[in-house]
Amino acid sequence: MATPHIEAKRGDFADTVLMPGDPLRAQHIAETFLSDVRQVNSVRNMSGYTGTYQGREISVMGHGMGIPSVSIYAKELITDYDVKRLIRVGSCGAVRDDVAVRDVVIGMGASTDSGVNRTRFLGHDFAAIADFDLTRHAVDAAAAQGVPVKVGNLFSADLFYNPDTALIETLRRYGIVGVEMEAAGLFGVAAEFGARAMTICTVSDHIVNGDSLSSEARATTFDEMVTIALDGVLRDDAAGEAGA
Ligand SMILES: O=P(O)(O)O[C@H]1O[C@H](CO)[C@@H](O)[C@H]1O
Ligand SMILES: O=c1cc[nH]c(=O)[nH]1
Repeated sequence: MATPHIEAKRGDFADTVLMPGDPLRAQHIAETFLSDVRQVNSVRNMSGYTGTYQGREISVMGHGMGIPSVSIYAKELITDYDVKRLIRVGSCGAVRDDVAVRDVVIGMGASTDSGVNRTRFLGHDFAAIADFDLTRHAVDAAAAQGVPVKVGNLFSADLFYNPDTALIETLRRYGIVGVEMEAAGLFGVAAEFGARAMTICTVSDHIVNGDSLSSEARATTFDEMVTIALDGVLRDDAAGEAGA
């Protein structure tokens, strides 16, 4: 049964979906990493695909920019397509001196200036956290691949262009590992509807020192991040089958 935003039939999505903001990145991931790929969504050009990675069925679909957009897609994937694991594979900005362009960061949780989790959590402050096992299996996958990752607190900003100049210094002081625009919303949706979620990002720019990634380097680092996400899923499967 289609939703207002997804035309796929029930069963068209795997139980695990990788989600970049950019639908063209979804296409790139599907073409580069998956076998036997079929397109399952094209509504609003928010491309979605299902294929296999090392024999395991995996889907990938864009979620757009910002918490309102990711919240729509994540909710519909969970409630209408029985998706159990949502893994955002995004880009982010760095604010700390020890986080550089091309680094891969994983969110244990995400702070935010968005009000969505207060809306769903009766006005209280919801701690928007990633699924622990999904996260640790991605961290283990990165270690096995020899890719250093920083794991910590993301900041999901409502405004890409924020006029408050004090914000960046505060984010630095509090050790934020990356600034992006969706993780806190994704974690809130997953908690509300009973799915597991995580966010892994490649640093595309440094907000303080002005470094930014060339398109060639972006492609390389991006592929590292996707491999970590996919191998993390295989490890998560294996741990589940082993009863861990
Ligand atoms: O590259 P993606 O995954 O879209 O992530 C980041 O890039 C967009 C802003 O340019 C926001 O969606 C932000 O979260
Ligand atoms: O949301 C984002 C993504 C990349 N870089 C930023 O500064 N913000």
